[in-house]
Amino acid sequence: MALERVARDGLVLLGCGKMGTALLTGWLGAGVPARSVWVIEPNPSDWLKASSVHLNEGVPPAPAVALLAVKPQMMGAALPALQALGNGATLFVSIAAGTTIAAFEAALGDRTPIVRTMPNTPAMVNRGITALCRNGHVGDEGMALAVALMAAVGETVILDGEHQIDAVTAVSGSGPAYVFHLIEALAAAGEAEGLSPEVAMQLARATVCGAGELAHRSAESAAQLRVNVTSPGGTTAAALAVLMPELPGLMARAVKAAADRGRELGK
Ligand SMILES: NC(=O)C1=CN([C@@H]2O[C@H](COP(=O)(O)OP(=O)(O)OC[C@H]3O[C@@H](n4cnc5c(N)ncnc54)[C@H](O)[C@@H]3O)[C@@H](O)[C@H]2O)C=CC1
Ligand SMILES: O=C(O)[C@@H]1CCC=N1
Repeated sequence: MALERVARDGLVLLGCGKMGTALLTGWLGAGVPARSVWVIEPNPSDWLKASSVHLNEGVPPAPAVALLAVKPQMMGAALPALQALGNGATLFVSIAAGTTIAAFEAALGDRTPIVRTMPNTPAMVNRGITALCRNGHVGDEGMALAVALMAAVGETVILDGEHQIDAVTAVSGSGPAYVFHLIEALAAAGEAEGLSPEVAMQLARATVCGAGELAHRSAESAAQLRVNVTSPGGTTAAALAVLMPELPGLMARAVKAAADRGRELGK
C-alpha cells in the first residue's frame, strides 16, 4: 500500500553505490515502476544505466520520498541538489552512518520530515536488517512508508529514538564485516592446521553460512545452538575454552569503537 504512493508520486535516490543499488533492486522487485524513480549518481554502474530509471535527469517537483545513500563525508556536497524539496511533503530517508537528524534539518529546513535508518549489506540478498527512527515531522503514514521501503530488502526494527542508532550501526550496520573477518580468520586457522587455502576457505565459508542459516531458522537461542555443538570434554569445548574468555571483551571493544566513530561522524 505504502509503496503505491512511491509509484504514483515518485522517489529520488541520491547516490546509487552498494547500498543504493541493493535498495533499488529491492524496490523494483517489490513492484515500484522504474519510471517512478529518479537517481542522482555521478558514477552510474552498467546495471543502473541499463535500468529504465530517470538517471541524472533532475528531480520531480514533489516526490513521495528522497532517499539519501551517499557517504556521510559527501552529504554536505550532495544535499543542495535536493534542498528545494525540504520543508515540504517529501519524506527524506537517510541511510548514512553518523549524519544526524539535526544536520539534515539544518541543511534542508527544520520542518522537513526525516527518517534516519541504518541498513546493512545483506540487503543485497534480501536478508538485511534496518533500524529506523524519525523526527517530529514524520507521522505514522510517513513512518509506514519508510518501513515499507526498507522491508523490501529484509527485516526492520523501529528504535525508541535517534540516541540508539550509533549502537545499531556498530552491531548490525558494520556487523557483516565482523562475520566476514571471522570467515577469513577461521580459514587462516584451518590452513595453519594443514588444509589447503581453497579447502580451508570453503569449509570456513560454508560453516559460517550454515550456522547463520541455522540461527535464522531455529527457534533455539544462540546459546543453546552453541551448546548443541559442544560435547562435554570434546573438541568444541577445547576451542571455546580459548574463545569464550576473550571474545566478549574483544567484541565489546570493537562495537564501542564503531559506535564512537559513528558519534564522531555526527559532529
Ligand atoms: N556499505 C555498508 O555496509 C553500509 C553503508 N551505509 C551507508 O550507506 C551510505 C552509502 O554507502 P555505500 O553504498 O557503501 O557507498 P558507495 O560508495 O558504494 O555509494 C555511494 C555513492 O554515492 C555516489 N555519490 C558521491 N557523491 C555524490 C553526489 N554528490 N550526489 C549523488 N551521488 C553521489 C558515489 O558515486 C557512490 O556511487 C553511506 O552513508 C553509509 O554510511 C549504511 C549501512 C551499511
Ligand atoms: O563503515 C561504515 O561507516 C558504514 C556504516 C555501516 C557499515 N558501513
